[in-house]
Amino acid sequence: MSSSSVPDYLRDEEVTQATRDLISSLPKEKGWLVSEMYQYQGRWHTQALLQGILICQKRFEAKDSDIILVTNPKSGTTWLKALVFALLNRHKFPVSSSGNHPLLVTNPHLLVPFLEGVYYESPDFDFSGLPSPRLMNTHISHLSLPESVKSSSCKIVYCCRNPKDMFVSLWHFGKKLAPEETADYPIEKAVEAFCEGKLIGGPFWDHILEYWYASRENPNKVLFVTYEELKKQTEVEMKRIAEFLGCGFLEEEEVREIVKLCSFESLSNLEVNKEGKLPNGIETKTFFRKGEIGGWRDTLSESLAEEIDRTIEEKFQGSGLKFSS
Ligand SMILES: Nc1ncnc2c1ncn2[C@@H]1O[C@H](COP(=O)(O)O)[C@@H](OP(=O)(O)O)[C@H]1O
Ligand SMILES: C[C@]12CC[C@@H]3c4ccc(OS(=O)(=O)O)cc4CC[C@H]3[C@@H]1CC[C@@H]2O
Repeated sequence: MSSSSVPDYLRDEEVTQATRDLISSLPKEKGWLVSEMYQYQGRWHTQALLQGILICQKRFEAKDSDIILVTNPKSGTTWLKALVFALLNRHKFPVSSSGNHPLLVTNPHLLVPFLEGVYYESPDFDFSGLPSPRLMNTHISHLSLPESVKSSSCKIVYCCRNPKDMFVSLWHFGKKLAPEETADYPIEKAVEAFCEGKLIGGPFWDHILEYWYASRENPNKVLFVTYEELKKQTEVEMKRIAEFLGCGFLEEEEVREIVKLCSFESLSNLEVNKEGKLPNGIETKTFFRKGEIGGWRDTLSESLAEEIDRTIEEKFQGSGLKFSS
């Protein structure tokens, strides 16, 4: 991260000539936080994250034992990282003797690497050194996943969130990330961009639907969970994740302890998640806001909520996927 307060993923000037060459042929649009975003394989990206995705597609070699957490931004990534990290490491770091659990002193984003972010920051990063099973996360769409992720037996846990809450979370996150750039940007315009699929990683519906269908076609490969179910019945969903990942028998007490350690109240009150920045320049506290279902009501007017609802209705009809709120 440079000395500027602008987080790395919003900066344009550090991409390679190869990325610039590709970018020159891609459709572009003015972004909300960034001056330009580019459409690659159907999705809109900042230059930095696009470069990370390109390198990831080229270099990442999945192993059968890998676990990849996939989300749209602001859909529960931080929480899912914490839960699955604690689950996989429950013998190495028992949560009951939690005085020295890594999650108490380290932000979940530093415990679970963000594939395209790491490849942007360090193109030569060697993931082969990570302990097995390797746990990583990405926002990459199903269509754009590295070939080896699809062809190997690695497992994908996909977490989806009600799009209205996801949008509102992104709206507040963006305002914290780039206060000056977003100051004069009306929420009406952001909702419009969201519904047109023109916010980072968008269209959100394609992202969700691709993983939704992949989970139905191959339930042993892709597990589809929702933020809402995780919130309403965290222990049940944790056990479902554990079973999918082949974690073996889990004591009820173990599950309870993990759920408690990873709760919004617990994580958001830790010093490490209240102070300081990630190496990419994003403040750790920006990943914790309200942590609720249906919080969109405090931010969206009725007509903006209806605009998103219309998009949801149109894009998800016939898919069998319903969002609770
Ligand atoms: N432990 C936790 N439990 C529930 N929600 C959490 C959480 N940690 C973070 N969140 C919420 O998840 C959203 C961030 O998503 P991501 O991790 O994908 O960036 C934020 O939502 P809100 O902005 O609605 O509060 C944040 O508050
Ligand atoms: C991926 C990320 C959450 C989204 C962040 C983001 C959001 C909106 C942006 O502007 S625009 O392209 O839509 O105009 C840009 C960004 C860039 C940083 C993104 C964050 C990095 C890690 C978070 O999970």
